[in-house]
Parts: sequence; structure tokens; C-alpha cells
Amino acid sequence: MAATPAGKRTPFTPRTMRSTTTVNVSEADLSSRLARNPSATSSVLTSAHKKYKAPLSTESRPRKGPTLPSVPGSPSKSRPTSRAGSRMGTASPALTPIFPQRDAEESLVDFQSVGIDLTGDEHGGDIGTPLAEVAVDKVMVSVRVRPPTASIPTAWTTISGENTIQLSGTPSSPAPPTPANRFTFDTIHTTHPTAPLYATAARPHVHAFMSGYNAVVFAYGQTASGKTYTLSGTPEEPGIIPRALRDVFAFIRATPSREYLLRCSYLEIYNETIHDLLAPGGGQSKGVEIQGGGAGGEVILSGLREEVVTSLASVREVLRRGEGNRRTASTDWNERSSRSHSIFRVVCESRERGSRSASDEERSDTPTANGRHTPGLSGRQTPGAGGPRLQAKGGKSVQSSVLSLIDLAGSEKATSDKERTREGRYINTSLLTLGTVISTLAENAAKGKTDHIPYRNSKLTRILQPSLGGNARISVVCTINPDPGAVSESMSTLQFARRIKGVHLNAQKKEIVDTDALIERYRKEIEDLKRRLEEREQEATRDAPSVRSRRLSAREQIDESKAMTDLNTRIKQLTKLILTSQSVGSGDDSRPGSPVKIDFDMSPYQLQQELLAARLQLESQSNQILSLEATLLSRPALPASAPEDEKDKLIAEQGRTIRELEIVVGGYEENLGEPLRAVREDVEKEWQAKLAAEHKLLEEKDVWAKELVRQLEKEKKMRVQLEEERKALTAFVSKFDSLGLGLLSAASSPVKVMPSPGGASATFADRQRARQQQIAMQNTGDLSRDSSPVRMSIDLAGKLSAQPSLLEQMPEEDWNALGDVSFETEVGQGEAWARAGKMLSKAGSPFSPREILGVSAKENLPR
Ligand SMILES: Nc1ncnc2c1ncn2[C@@H]1O[C@H](COP(=O)(O)OP(=O)(O)OP(=O)(O)O)[C@@H](O)[C@H]1O
Repeated sequence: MAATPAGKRTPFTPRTMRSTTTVNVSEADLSSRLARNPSATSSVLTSAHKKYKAPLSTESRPRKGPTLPSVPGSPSKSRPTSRAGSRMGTASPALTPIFPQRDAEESLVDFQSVGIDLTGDEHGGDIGTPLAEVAVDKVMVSVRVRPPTASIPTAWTTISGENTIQLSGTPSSPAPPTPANRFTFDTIHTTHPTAPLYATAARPHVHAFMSGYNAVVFAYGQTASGKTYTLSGTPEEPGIIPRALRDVFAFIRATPSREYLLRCSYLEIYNETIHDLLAPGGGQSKGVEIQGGGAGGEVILSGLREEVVTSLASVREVLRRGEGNRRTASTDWNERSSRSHSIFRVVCESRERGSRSASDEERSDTPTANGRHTPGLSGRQTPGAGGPRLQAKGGKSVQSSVLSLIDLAGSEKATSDKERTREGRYINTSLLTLGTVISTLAENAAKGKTDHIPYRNSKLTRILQPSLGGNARISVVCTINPDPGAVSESMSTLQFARRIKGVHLNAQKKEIVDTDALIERYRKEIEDLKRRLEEREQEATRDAPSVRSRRLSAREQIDESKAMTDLNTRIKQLTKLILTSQSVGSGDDSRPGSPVKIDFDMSPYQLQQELLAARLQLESQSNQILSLEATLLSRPALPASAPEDEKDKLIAEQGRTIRELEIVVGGYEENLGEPLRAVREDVEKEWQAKLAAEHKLLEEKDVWAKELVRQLEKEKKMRVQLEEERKALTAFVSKFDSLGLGLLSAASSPVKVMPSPGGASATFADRQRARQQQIAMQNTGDLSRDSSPVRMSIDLAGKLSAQPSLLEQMPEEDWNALGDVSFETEVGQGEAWARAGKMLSKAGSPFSPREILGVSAKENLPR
């Protein structure tokens, strides 16, 4: 909304409505109708877009002077024929998209709060909100003053309702209220939230971009004044870039009558070198070159990577990667920080949805020289006698537009750091050139002059040349630091803003007919693939299965089924790239974000088929690469004397083919690398889990084994000990036996009775048996005194045969005491020996236990 100086608000009336007037009225009307009646979206849009059906070809439309340069990087008008592809009879020379890698959760700009629903946000309205009315022939200029803080007061005052900002100075030194201190622009913003600024300063441009116009939004201002805050924002307060992309997808969703293809690129200009922020290696990648641009021709950014995006998630990934590349280098002497100009570009191609045209049918049904249908090539024949216009007959035009969102580096005073000073020189030079270009443009427009415009003095102005030259809707947000100490820089920013307001614009929609547009080629390839699939299916169902299996070998059957799977996969891939209101409707996850992983539960046959399909796809892609390379090589060289226009055209074509090649190679690498990476990840994960389980098991077994060894050692020790005790006891008993016999013989018999071997042992065994019986009887409660193992009577008559032993005469407890003789502890040993000695003397033995036993160290008996 503009306002009169008196403060009375009046509806804005564009000063000049050029050729785009009808369309703009339709857009505003469309938006307001959308807001009132969302259900009418489809019909409204369809009818609205009918009005867009401008001339079928850019050639058929009258041009307005030299102010129609093409957009940098957008497709050239005449598509060169890919003869090599046709010669080689390759499967498909169509481009393979570059899919984003993964949905990374971390991102500088958080999209979580920026959904793609149509309900809008807190401040910014929604897609159905009527567009702010902007003068399409003027640059939209907004000023954003960074909110003051308690410690930093503001030197500026805004006049409510007038969109005027005025230098007030400080209480101690108030500024004089002169016209030089007052500035009026389209909008003035002084608050934290970005939504109101976005709604007025960017949304109309995003909508214009989606409707086929080139659009540029850039932030200009001194360092730390809030340019990055305005463009990128923060997770809490998303900036213009995330909001714009949200609106792009919302626009697609609200436009069922058209289909879209979106590609993104991200570059920065650092020290007058252009870096592709999306290239592997980011800032370290080799520089991007600017080609063409002369005589109103296209500016081609050769070597700049363009990535097809199909969802907010994929855009988020691209942004994250690009920002990451800037940031990484920023730790390295601040290379990627505010010392570079960054440009985020989105290319949008769109066409009306509907059935294929007759001419399309005709073309795609015409076999090539080798009798084979080559999808993608079918519609890319060399323009015949009638040229593109003839081809366009009945065909659908494709709109192509570019949105550039630019965060300029902030001007800065020289610093003590040598490198920073060098950077500052480059920044100031390019900003100065931008200022000069804008001044000259404004002056030319005001005075009807045609002075030379020094676009070529800096990379920034060269890239912006087509837009500044008039073929774009431009919005500038000038950011101001409120600090009274920064007044001179702020004044310089405001003067820049005032100058740029004088630049004259004349943006035109770019409509391409023929097969220049990628979307058109994708669509044609899809149709061709579908037709081929249909043919194969018909062929497959013509014969009975038994006849067929006899006719084809197993190998041929596998190949055929693989070929069909391959066709299906490719159709799905391409279809997913083309965005429609339905396909973006289901949100972020509707797009493929990761490669297809191999299912390990598949049968070997299925796996073999998958493998074969992957191989075929790789082969087909390498054929595409070869075909594009051949096309490049087969380009006729132009003589040095050829007109500049011709040269630019050739350069543009070559740049396009190189870009295609890069996209195909990117897809090839993706196909080659991604599934393998994914499979490897899966396998590694699986085996790591198995390995961890095995390790755990091993550790448990190790513990168990150690414990077992320890037990065995203990047992062995005990066995040795027991064995020694047994031996000692046996020896001891034998001595007792012999002692007993000696006593008997001495007392009653002159006959020397020799001890019978095993007498004591047998007695010992008998006693053991008796004791077990006694225990058994005790357990059964049938214990009688007769059965006591302690038998005191000695059958002397039978002594020679029965070998009565002294042991037999010992009371039970004494016998038990003997058992302690060989036991280990010193105390126990002493007591045991003492008890044994007592017993022997009680029995009348003249020997000590040691003498009897003839104890030696070997017997492990205590001394
Ligand atoms: N409107 C605003 N509301 C709140 N904070 C802001 C606003 N504008 C800027 N800031 C804060 O001011 C600081 C500087 O802003 P920013 O980094 O965006 O400046 P810049 O102009 O991009 O600087 P440079 O040119 O050095 O990159 C940041 O901390 C940012 O969060």
C-alpha cells in the first residue's frame, strides 16, 4: 500500500502497466478469489491460466527493444539435436535428476515451522491472500531498521502510515529535519518478525516467479545491519528464503492445472571468484565461469550445478549443504561469512497439464532411422523447415523463470587484518559497481539516455545483468543499523535505495515451445517409456505362457522381465520429478529422498533381477553420457569472424549440453554410488550387530572358561591332597596293624606273627561299610546296639585269620581324631599328633606316631 505524503492512504496505482497488465490483474483477481473461495481453486486457476496462453513462441511475440535478455542459466531457445544418441540407438538420452542425499535434520534455516499447508502463518497471510500491489515497472524498495536495544538507541524515526524514515539523531545532537534526512520507500519495517516484511517485499515476487517472470530479491546494507537475518533468518524466525520456498510449493499445490519442475543452485562470489556451493567440495571446487551475456544474450554460469528439487525437504537439504559450505570456510579466515555475496537460485519450468498433442503423438510415434524409438529424442529433432513455430503448433508452451535470492556482503571499513582488508576491497569494489550500474540505469531511464552500463566491471553485476537490465521483478530490502554511530553508512544505504527506485523494469514472461525445457523432455520421455512398456506387455501377453517359455530361454525371460522393471522404474523416477498439486500435497515425505535399498529377504532370483536392472540402468546412463559427449564434440566450430550473437548462441547451447551432462553424470554417480553405499551401510550395520553379539558371547565364555580352569585347579589340588592323605592314612593304618600284631605276639605267642598285607585296609573297609549301614539304619530309625560299628570284642582265636586290628578297638571319636593327623593347619596338626600319641600310649605302644609312620617330607605329613 502506498500513501500520499499527507498520510491519506490510497490504493496503489501502478504508474505504467505494460504488456503484463492483463496477467497481473488476473493474478490479483486470482488470489483474492482464492482467498474467498478455496474450493474454486481449480476452475479459477484454469481460467486464469488460459490468459497466460500468450504467443506460442517467443519468436512470435513482439519484443520490446533490448530489454529482453534471457535469464542466466535458463534453457536456450533452440534445442540442438542429439544426433549421437540417435546414431547409437541408445535407450534414452533424457536427463537423470540429481536427487538430494538425505533428509538432514540439522539445518541453518529450520523449516519445521514453515509447513507447506495453505493456512498461512501468523503474520504473512497465505497463498490466497491478495497480492500486495506493486509497481511492476519499478524496483520494490523496503527498508528494515534493526530493532534498537537498551544499550544501542536508534538514530531514526519512522513516520507511521507514510512509509517514511527520518534521521532524528540523538537527544544530545538532534538531526535537522531537512529533505535530505527524509526518505520514503514502499515499506518500512522496524520489528523483529520477518513475516510482515516477507508478505509485502517478497511474496508478490515469488508469485510472479511462479507465474513465469524472473524475480530477484536482495538485501543490501552495511555489515551487521540484518541482511542474513532477513534472507535466511533463524530457526525461530525463518527468513525470506525458507518462506519463499514454502510459498513455491504452496503455489504448486494450489495450481492443479499446471505441472512444474524445480531446480536449485547456490553460489557465492568471494574475492571476485564464483564458487558453486553445491558442488562436492563446496568452496574448494573449481570456479564457475560466466559466459555469454553480450548483446542482450543469455548469461551462462558454466560449471554451476543445478539440482532438481521435489519437496521442501529436498530444498532444505540443498540449503543446508550450501550454507554448510559457506560456514565451513568461514572458520577458515572468514572466507564464507558476510565477506561474500551469496545467490540462491531456483529455476521453475511449468506447463499446462493435459493429454498429449497430436503433434507430440506424431513425433513420438515416428521411428528413428534405425527403426527404434528413442525416447526423449523423438521430440528433439532438428527444427524442420517450419522451425520451432511449426513444431509448436498444437503443442503446449512451457514457462521458464528464475528466482534469485541474494544476500549481499556488507560494506565494511578497512581493518587491521590484511586478508580482511583484501576481502573488503573486493566487496566494496563490487558494491560500488552495483551502485554505478544502478545510477546509470536510473539516469538512462529518467533522461531517456543510452549511456554505457558497466556491468562487466564486477562478477555480481555481470550475473545480475539480465535482471537489472529490466527482465525481472526486483525487490530490494535495505537494512539499517539503528546505531547513531553508523549514521553515515545508513545514509549511504538509503541513498542507494533511493537510486534503485529510479531503475526501470520491463519483465517479460519467458515461454518456450518445443523441447527446450527439461520438463518437456521428461514428459516426453515418460510418454515414450510408457508406450514401450505397453508394447512389451502386449507382446508378452500375445502368446500363451507355455508357448512363450518354450520360445524364450530362461535368460531371455529374465532379461525381458528386467527390461520391463527398468522401464517402470524410470517412468516412476521421472514422474516423481514433475510436481503437481497432488504430488506436493502429501508433504515433505512424498518425494524420494533416499535410494532404493536391496531387501535381503528377496530370493536369489529377485536379487539377480534387481542387479540386472541396476546394471541396465547404469549402462543406459553411461550411454546417455556418451551421447551428450558426442553431441558436444560434434558441434560445428564457429569461425572467429562469426557474429557475436551466433557465438553467444553456440556458447549458450554448449553450456546447456554441459549442464545436461553434469546432471546425467550426477545421476549416474548417484545410481552407481548410492545403492551400493546403502547396501554397504545395511550390511555393515547388520554385521556390526552380529559382531557385537559374538563379542559379548565370547566375553561370557571367557569368564566361564576362567572360572572352570580355576575350579579344575582347585579340584586337582584337592585330589592331590586327598591322594596324599589317603597314602598317609594307609601307611599309618599299616603301621598300626603291624604294631598290633607285635603286641599280640609279645604277650601271648612265641610265634612271630607277621602282619598280613591289607589287614588294616580290610578292617578299614569293613568299618566304612558298617558305618554306612549304621547311617542307613539311623535314617530308617532301626538302629540297634548290636549293629554298632564299634565292636569291642576281639576274637583272639581267630586272630590269624581275621586280623583284628587295633583300630577296631578304638572308640569312634578317637578314630575320627586320627583322621586329622595329616591335616594342614599347624594348630590342627599339633593337636592331631598329640591325640595320636595319646592313643598309642593308651594302647601300650612304645612308639610315637611319627616313628610308626616313618614320616618323611615326601609323604606330606606334618612333622
Ligand atoms: N530485524 C532484526 N531483529 C532481530 N535481530 C536482528 C534483526 N536484524 C539483525 N538482527 C541481529 O543482528 C545481528 C547481525 O545481523 P546479520 O548477521 O543478519 O547482519 P548482516 O547484515 O548479514 O551482516 P554481514 O554483512 O556481516 O553478514 C544478528 O545477530 C541478527 O540476529
